[in-house]
Amino acid sequence: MTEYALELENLVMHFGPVRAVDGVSLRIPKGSVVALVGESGSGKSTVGRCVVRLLEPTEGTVRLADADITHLTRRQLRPHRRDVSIVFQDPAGSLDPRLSVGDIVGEPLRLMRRWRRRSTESGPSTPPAPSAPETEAEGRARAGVDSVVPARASQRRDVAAAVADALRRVGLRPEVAQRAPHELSGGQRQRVSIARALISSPRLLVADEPTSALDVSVQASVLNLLADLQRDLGFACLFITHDLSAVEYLADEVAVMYLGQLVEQGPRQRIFGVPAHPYTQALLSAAPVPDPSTQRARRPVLLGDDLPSAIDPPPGCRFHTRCPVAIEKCRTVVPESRVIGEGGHRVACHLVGDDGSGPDVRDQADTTRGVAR
Ligand SMILES: Nc1ncnc2c1ncn2[C@@H]1O[C@H](COP(=O)(O)OP(=O)(O)OP(=O)(O)O)[C@@H](O)[C@H]1O
Repeated sequence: MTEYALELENLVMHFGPVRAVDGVSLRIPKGSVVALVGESGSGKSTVGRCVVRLLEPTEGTVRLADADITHLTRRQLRPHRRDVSIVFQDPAGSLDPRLSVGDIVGEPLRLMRRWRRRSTESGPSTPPAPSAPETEAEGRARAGVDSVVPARASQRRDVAAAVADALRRVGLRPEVAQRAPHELSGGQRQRVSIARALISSPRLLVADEPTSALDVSVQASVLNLLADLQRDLGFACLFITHDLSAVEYLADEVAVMYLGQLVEQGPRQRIFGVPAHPYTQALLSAAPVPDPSTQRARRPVLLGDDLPSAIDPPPGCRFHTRCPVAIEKCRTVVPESRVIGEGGHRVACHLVGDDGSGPDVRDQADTTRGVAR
């Protein structure tokens, strides 16, 4: 059995000429939270959509625990649906307005049951081995304990009980099940999305900017909820965000993405404490820090121009057109990703030594091209 909930190997996703993701390798140990950070347009959501197989990757491998799901068909994916869930940025857009909250939250269980019933009726294709802690009701159903009562009625009751339980877990009263999504606030709707995502006890949750569409006043409570649920239920999480303060709070590891590629990854403490890549340093310099007294006297590093086009990314290091410390080699030679420190801290930058030493663009804020004065 692998120790990873997710392994991405050289993931590539092109949309015609758009090279949205271009060779991302990333592992998420079971039960841990990996944050994927980077500017808008760097390819984070595309990675998330490949992981839950809303997209079929152009190249590379997506492995969920022990299963390679990279090119499975919709039908072949069904047994794996309970292993991975996604919460999207905009709860209003991701909840079907025609359904009640109860129907929305219970839908994954109902789909799974229907599939199980069909596959049992149609014979040889065996249902998957349980891959995550299941609800008591599911365990009983699987073991056939409920077969003495009419199956459909008891399953309806089981789903209703699981829905009530899931709503309670996310801090909503079970009566909310009768309501329609539009009757709820943005924060409540995002709680409903989280309840729906977790009702099948997935081993991996992809949280794609789960708070960025919410009012600032409720962002913290939804983040706290996710952190509590992750700790209590122990699922692994790919946390996609550009909010670095949330990352510092939630993530075990951080992966920094720039124009379709990872430029740096490693344990949270190292990424925040000794960021090696100039792009990571620039991102951190612009992020609010919880305790300003620990921050060196620095101004935000301004990167100037927008992210270059993913249709025609710059040669050599993709960041060289905006990097304040780029040298000639950066314009022509693609930097390899190398381990530079403990916990698998890796960086892809010509200017960083094998021990992680190198320039810190935050110290050069007054003197360097492209940097704020
Ligand atoms: N379906 C698509 N067809 C064509 N191009 C796409 C598609 N989806 C994404 N892209 C492009 O791929 C690149 C990466 O987009 P993606 O949404 O993954 O970035 P992101 O880092 O998640 O940004 P954001 O934070 O704004 O969501 C962008 O250039 C985007 O325009």
